Order: sequence, then structure tokens, then C-alpha cells
Amino acid sequence: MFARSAARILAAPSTRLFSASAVNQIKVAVLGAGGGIGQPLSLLLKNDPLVTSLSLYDIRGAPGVAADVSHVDTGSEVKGYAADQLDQALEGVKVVVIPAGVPRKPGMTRDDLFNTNASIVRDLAAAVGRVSPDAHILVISNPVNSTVPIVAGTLEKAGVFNPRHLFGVTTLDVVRSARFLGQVAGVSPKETRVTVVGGHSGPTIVPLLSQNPYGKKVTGEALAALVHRIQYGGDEVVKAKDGAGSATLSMAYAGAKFANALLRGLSGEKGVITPTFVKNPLYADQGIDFFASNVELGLDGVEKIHPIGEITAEEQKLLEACLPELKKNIEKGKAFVA
Ligand SMILES: NC(=O)C1=CN([C@@H]2O[C@H](COP(=O)(O)OP(=O)(O)OC[C@H]3O[C@@H](n4cnc5c(N)ncnc54)[C@H](O)[C@@H]3O)[C@@H](O)[C@H]2O)C=CC1
Ligand SMILES: O=C([O-])CC(=O)C(=O)O
Repeated sequence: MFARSAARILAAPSTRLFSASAVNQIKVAVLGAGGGIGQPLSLLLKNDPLVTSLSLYDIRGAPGVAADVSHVDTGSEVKGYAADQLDQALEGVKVVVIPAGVPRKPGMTRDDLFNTNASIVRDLAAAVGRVSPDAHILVISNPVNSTVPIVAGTLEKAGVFNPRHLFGVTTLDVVRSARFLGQVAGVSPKETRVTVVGGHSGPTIVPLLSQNPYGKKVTGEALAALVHRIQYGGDEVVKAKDGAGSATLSMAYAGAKFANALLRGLSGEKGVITPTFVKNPLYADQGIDFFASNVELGLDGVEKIHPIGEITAEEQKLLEACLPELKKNIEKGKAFVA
């Protein structure tokens, strides 16, 4: 009995994954695939029925990760590329996910990663612009508030920037918000989806808890504690890992979740809406032209940018604290590529 149902469970997903992938031909590259995020992210993407081909690149270790992941019984093809094979890795890709770069150690801010990660991200973006200029680029590498403008500026210089195709991945803030609010409210995280706007670092992370029916009920000190936990969730992991890096597994989950949302949009699904850090008109009049807010994803990437919606006086204060810091981070990224 057990053997029969187990066999059914094992057989069903492979069949479904194979047929789905045969319909949508989408090649996805992971740049930084050998790292703490890159490895589990590659595994999760191998399991995504909308991915038909996976191209794994890193300056070290990607062929090994590719050999390993390629044995998973889903229909997609997997190939690993060595340090000198970046251009080959990018040939024909529709989506490029970038988790390349160094992570934080205790006591560091995300901005402290700028000096190392800015040039890594710039060089990878230049390669994407050269080899697959039409690709959708998902930036995970920190500091996201600066690395996204760096990618935009690099592509702009190459004359191939398409604002519909560039995304800073802020999904981990959305994932954390749902989880932490779910814990506070004592309900499943399925009920506690929260829109998170702004950027991806401490005060620039602005969870709009009042827009969720459970979040609305959290007030006073409990609200302040919840907002703080969401804004500094990354620090919690950095501290617990004690020098061994930052969030990798939850980030891989969040990265795969965002990639799947984008792929669903690219495949024609309607109504796929999620927060992401994009070229955004909402605060452009204040010189802040990148901002995370709810974005509808469609056949050509960014389909529609949604307004912030109704917010409380507390959330307005959080936004006011976010904007100057975010502006500084964006300008730093722009100055780097100028
Ligand atoms: N957006 C977000 O919410 C989050 C972002 N991050 C960021 O993601 C980045 C990666 O974190 P981890 O995977 O933990 O670091 P890691 O050190 O484990 O892995 C990074 C990988 O990048 C590779 N790499 C370095 N330079 C490269 C280059 N030029 N081309 C290709 N690959 C290159 C390294 O060889 C390594 O395998 C960090 O900057 C971290 O701060 C981490 C968690 C959440
Ligand atoms: O905290 C870090 O440095 C990594 C990160 O962005 C996060 O976990 O949100």
C-alpha cells in the first residue's frame, strides 16, 4: 500500500514537470551558482516546471554543482560553466539570477559590502548586456539598493537598458513578513501576506502591515517589535551564523519564489503581482527612481507598477525614514558606474 502510493507521488511530479517544461522554453542562468545561495537556488530552479534549461556559472565550483543538480528527475537540462566561460553561460538565456558576491559578517551593514560587490555586479551586468541584452535580470547581491542602479547604469552605458527587465529581489522581506506576522497572529503565513515597499536594508524596508487584516490588528509595542524584526531579520541570521555568512536557504527559497512569479508572467499568466525593487516613478520626483512596490509581472517583465495604497501615520513615518537613506544608496550605485 505504502509502496504503491509512494510510487505514485514520485511519478506524478516528474511527468507533470516534463510536460509543462516542453511547452515553455525558458533558459535561466544563475551567476554565483557555487555559493551559499547559488547552490540551493539552483536546486529549486531545477524543480521549477517553467525552467527548461539551467546554466550555472561561478568563478569556482559551478560544474560540480551542475553535475549534482542535473541528476534531479525533472525535465530541464543543466550545464555548469567555469570561471572563463561567462559568455557561453549567458548564451540564449531569458532570465539571469545574480547571487554572486560576498555576504555580511556580524557587525557589518549591507553597505559595507559595496566595495567588493559593486565591481562583481557591474562586470556580470556588462556580460549580460553584451551576450543576452534582452534577458530579465534578478539581482540578489547586496547592497541591493545600490547594485540594482549599478546594473541599470552599466546596461545604460551599453545602450541596452530595459527598465521592464531589471528586478532587485526583495522577496525575502515579503517572506519574513508573512512568517513573522503569522507567528504573532497565530495563523498560517498563507493568511498574512504583506506588501513590503522601499528598499532592502534596515530602515529602507517598509512593511505595510496595515494592509493585511491580521497586520492591521497589531498595534503599539507589538507593532514596533514586528516592524523591527522584519527590517532586521537579516541581522538575526548573520548573528546566528556567527561569521559563516548570512541567509542562504531562506534566500534561495525567496529567489526561486520570485523567479517563478516572473516566469509565470513571462508565460502569459495574468494577475501575477509581487513587490520588487525596480525603476519606479512613485518617488522619482524626489530623485528616487528605484523603489520596491507591488509590480504586476507580464509577458515582457514589468507590466504595471501599483501605487502604495492606503497607509497609516506610522507607516508614513517609516516611509519618511526610508526615502533619504534609499536615495543615498541609489546615488552611490549610480556614481560608481558614472
Ligand atoms: N537580496 C537579498 O534579500 C539577499 C541578498 N544576499 C546577498 O547575496 C550575496 C551572496 O550571498 P551568499 O551566497 O551567501 O555568498 P557566498 O559567498 O556563499 O556565495 C557567493 C558566490 O559568488 C561567487 N562569485 C564571486 N565573484 C563572482 C563573479 N565575479 N562571478 C560569479 N560568481 C562570483 C563566489 O565564488 C561564491 O560562490 C551576498 O552579497 C549577500 O549579501 C543574501 C541574502 C539575502
Ligand atoms: O542580511 C544580509 O546581509 C542578507 C540579506 O540581505 C538578508 O538576509 O535579508
